[in-house]
Amino acid sequence: MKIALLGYGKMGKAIEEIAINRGHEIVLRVSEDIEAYNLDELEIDAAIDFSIPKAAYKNITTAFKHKVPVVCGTTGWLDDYEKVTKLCKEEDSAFLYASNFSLGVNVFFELNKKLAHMMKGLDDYAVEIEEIHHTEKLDAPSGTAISLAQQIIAENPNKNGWQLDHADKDEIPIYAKRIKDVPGTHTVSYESKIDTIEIMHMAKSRQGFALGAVIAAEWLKDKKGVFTMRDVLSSLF
Ligand SMILES: NC(=O)c1ccc[n+]([C@@H]2O[C@H](COP(=O)([O-])OP(=O)(O)OC[C@H]3O[C@@H](n4cnc5c(N)ncnc54)[C@H](O)[C@@H]3O)[C@@H](O)[C@H]2O)c1
Ligand SMILES: O=C(O)C1=N[C@H](C(=O)O)CCC1
Repeated sequence: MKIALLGYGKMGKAIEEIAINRGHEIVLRVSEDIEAYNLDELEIDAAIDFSIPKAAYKNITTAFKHKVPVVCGTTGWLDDYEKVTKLCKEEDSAFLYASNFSLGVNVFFELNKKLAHMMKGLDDYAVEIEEIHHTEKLDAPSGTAISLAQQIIAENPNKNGWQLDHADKDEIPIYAKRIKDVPGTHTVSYESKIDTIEIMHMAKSRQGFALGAVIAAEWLKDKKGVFTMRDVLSSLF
């Protein structure tokens, strides 16, 4: 496949290495305003966006206009998600966003949903989420922590939202910590006076995120519509 990297930072470089090892060609590396690049002559099969929150919307929608399918891992731009999916359908293009592309986190998501379902009637337990990432991360809380909160809210009628650092009784608190070089650690805890139940995922490197993004791009090629990582991994879950 011919791949365009929209964002060529820590993740862009990790994706490049894995994509080349899997036989793909990187035909474009975008590091600034996408309008500075010519997308038309490159016959791009898929774009993979790991850029910055304020660039993601323009990158994604520009790719759609050039009939290029987009895999997006950039977090912190989701206020525009509905607009993006509408435009994807209007342009007859293809789009796949995941807050976290690693297989391990996608297994963790399924565990989180199952645990939330089991805990929803147990009022003695208070739920909270903690995420830890490297100090260069621009957004807080992480996209993954938001996904975890949304999964719990979908299962538990007593929870209506989440908040960073504190929460009302009907909300889930998310605590975001920044520590040098941490690739990404997420913990969901249920605490009562008697005990604590915890599930945790700790990434050891960026390799899992990058591999998942390349697999998603391979899967998305020649498809039309809006998809999630659950579609890619449907044979597993
Ligand atoms: N979904 C996942 O699995 C996953 C995993 C890791 C990181 N992320 C997310 O991916 C994003 C990138 O993470 P990173 O660690 O590579 O960050 P990074 O800061 O290392 O890289 C971002 C790059 O984007 C570039 N950039 C700036 N403006 C741009 C523009 N207009 N168009 C394209 N690129 C532009 C910057 O020059 C920088 O090199 C973040 O939002 C992060 O939260 C998601
Ligand atoms: O390094 C980052 O930034 C990460 N961002 C994603 C998030 O916000 O959940 C995934 C984990 C790494």
